[in-house]
Amino acid sequence: MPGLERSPEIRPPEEQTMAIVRVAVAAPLPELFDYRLPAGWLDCEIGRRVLVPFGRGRRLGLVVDRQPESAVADHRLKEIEHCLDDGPLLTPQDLELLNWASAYYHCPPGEALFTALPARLRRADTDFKERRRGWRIPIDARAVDDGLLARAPRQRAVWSILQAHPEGIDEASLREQLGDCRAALRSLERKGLLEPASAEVPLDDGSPPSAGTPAPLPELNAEQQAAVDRIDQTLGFACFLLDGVTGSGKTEVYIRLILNTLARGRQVLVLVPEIGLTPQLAERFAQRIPVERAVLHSALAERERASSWLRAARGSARLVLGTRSAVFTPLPELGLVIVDEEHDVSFKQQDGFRYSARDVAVRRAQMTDCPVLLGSATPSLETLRNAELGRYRHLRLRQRAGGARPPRLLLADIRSQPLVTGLSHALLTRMGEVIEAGNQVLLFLNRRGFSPVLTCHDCGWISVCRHCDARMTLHRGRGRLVCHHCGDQADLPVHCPYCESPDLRPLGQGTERVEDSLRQRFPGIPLARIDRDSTRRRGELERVLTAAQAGAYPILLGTQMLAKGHHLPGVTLVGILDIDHGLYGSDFRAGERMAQLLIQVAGRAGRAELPGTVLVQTRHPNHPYLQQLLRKGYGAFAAAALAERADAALPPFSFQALVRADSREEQFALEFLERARGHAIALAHQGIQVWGPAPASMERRAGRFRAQLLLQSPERAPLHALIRVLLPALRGLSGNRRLRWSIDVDPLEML
Ligand SMILES: Nc1ncnc2c1ncn2[C@@H]1O[C@H](COP(=O)(O)OP(=O)(O)OP(=O)(O)O)[C@@H](O)[C@H]1O
Ligand SMILES: [Zn+2]
Repeated sequence: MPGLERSPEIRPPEEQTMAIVRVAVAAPLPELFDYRLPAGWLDCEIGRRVLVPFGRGRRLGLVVDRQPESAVADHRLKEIEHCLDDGPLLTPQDLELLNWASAYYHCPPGEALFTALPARLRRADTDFKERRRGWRIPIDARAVDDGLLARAPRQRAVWSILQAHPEGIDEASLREQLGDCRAALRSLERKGLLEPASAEVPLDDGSPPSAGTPAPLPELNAEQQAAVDRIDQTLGFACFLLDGVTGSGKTEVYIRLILNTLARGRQVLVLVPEIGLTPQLAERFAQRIPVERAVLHSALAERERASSWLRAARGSARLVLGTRSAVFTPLPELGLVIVDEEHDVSFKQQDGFRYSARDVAVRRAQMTDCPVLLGSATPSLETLRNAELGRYRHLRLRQRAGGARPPRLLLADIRSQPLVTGLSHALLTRMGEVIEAGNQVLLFLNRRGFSPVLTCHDCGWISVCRHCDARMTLHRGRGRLVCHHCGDQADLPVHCPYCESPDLRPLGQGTERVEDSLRQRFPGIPLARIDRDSTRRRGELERVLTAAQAGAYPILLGTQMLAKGHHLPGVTLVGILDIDHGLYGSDFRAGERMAQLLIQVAGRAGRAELPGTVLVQTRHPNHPYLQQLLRKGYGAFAAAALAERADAALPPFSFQALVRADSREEQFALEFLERARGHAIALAHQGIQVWGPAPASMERRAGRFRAQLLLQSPERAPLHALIRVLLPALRGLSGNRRLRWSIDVDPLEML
């Protein structure tokens, strides 16, 4: 090997055996690449980032293995250009998990690895340091007497800090210490007493959240205590399902387990489905858990996220709370994993590296040999099935905590009833009573915007999207038509674009329209609308929720953002405006989703001393799903739904993977999938079913025609064996550059 011959004297003999590093390059390529260590290098450890020559350019990569030699011919082997980190970013255990996930989800290793890193570390130009705007005292001013500043105390404060930092200090740190000091800085600069400098700041030195003030813990009830005991007694890996009705105090159980795990010197990872849930939970943890915490979600600034990640990886943050991608955070002393609202589909990434954070969490706990807890009031059918099979241990909390009573569910049959923007007389009357009594109402409508379509009353024109098989939603506040599928926007037309009639009318209602109507109906009553449009501004959701929790709004109106996990003690009435589309969805999981959403929204009612009522408006009051949920609850519904899935051999009684394809030209995606089908049938063992290809239910989206091919198997292993041989064949097929395709293992959404 030429690399070795050039510098034989530098390397000790045992190091000479590892001259080749295998690199996962940050690109969606299925293979790993071999590189040579440059002459004179002793090592480049597994888990470090490297810069490597690649094609005509260079790329960032991560060292995943070292080997004595390579199968690649010597003259074709290139050398690593740079090794970026002082030490490994990922440990062999972290890599083992990512390798497993990359193999299980059939995602290229480089793509999986770099998805798991915070964005800051996906770029080559950072080395855990950041250059920031800063200041220092010019050399010729260093001898100046600060008596000069006797009459300017702020300037003097700045000056004395700067004197202690001749190398310069960054402005943000100055402001942290002194508050806003921009004016003082400007004056000092004018006097020639300081000059701009750039300062280097280590990335993981973000101020950690302060330790909590351990507030008194409420005494656990018998069921909660039993759950804590069962989990605490576990040595090593076990997966628990904490199946607790809404308001049963699951979070209290988490807190107790977290404290116990921390006391044993281990770290804890808590996953939540939504960014919106992190501030509330973070706040609850902050009050009760006196330890350094790190929060990780996509709304954080890149710097904060990298800082959280590094503090977790270095072991200084003991408790990590985050959304989906936090499941890959390195935690050297991990002792417990908690997945809250485990049924939530947000745990599944829907593009690129299509992993389920819940399932990866279970696998991670198994690899780490520690317990994992999946919590929900409405467990997914997959998880319930695993509990039934004894793979997961089923723990139940049947009662609401602290004496709160379960909410009363009522159906309001709205067939042939007059509705005011979708609200029945029965609902409006009850709302009036609740507001009168000084309590809160929560209205749930899972549709944002003013109305889902604008139509011409004269010719019947409707506002369709140019790029999708979909209608454009009317957003009156913004004065725009917006497609919720591709994001395309248009000005609100004044005349019908077809017949020029001025009589354009909104059809149906979204949250914006219901808000308008309620403000007229209940003038002067504070109302908060909570959906993606109303909470666009950073910190807005948190602000509204905190105020809502304190009772500031008698009326809360929102989409599913409002449905999940929030504790709103003043809510005594929940109105569910439109659940019917969930009863007849085309996806086989539509019923399960509807039931989960209904029970979760309903669970916001009556969580404190006051009893709660839930009014579900429907045109199908006799629908068996609704009847079952109302009379017997989620458990009975889930048992019946599982029996149906068993009959139909659908998941969790079988395993699926979906090959999706899309193209600008209508035929390419289908043609590709036709050929994929041929390969799949030729390669598959008996028992594997190949369905399709079929166009997606919304065939055209963002200008692309979409179709899919479904692979299904009664066993997991043969399905994965098939995918392993199928993928190389598909890569060979997709010569057409304008075609995009992907594989989705354990798909949650059939599009
Ligand atoms: N043992 C207890 N004694 C008194 N109050 C309790 C107890 N456990 C929990 N609570 C209180 O009950 C309320 C609901 O608890 P929590 O939010 O933990 O429920 P949850 O099961 O997580 O709810 P959900 O699934 O609906 O989000 C909280 O105000 C909590 O402080
Ligand atoms: Zn569109």
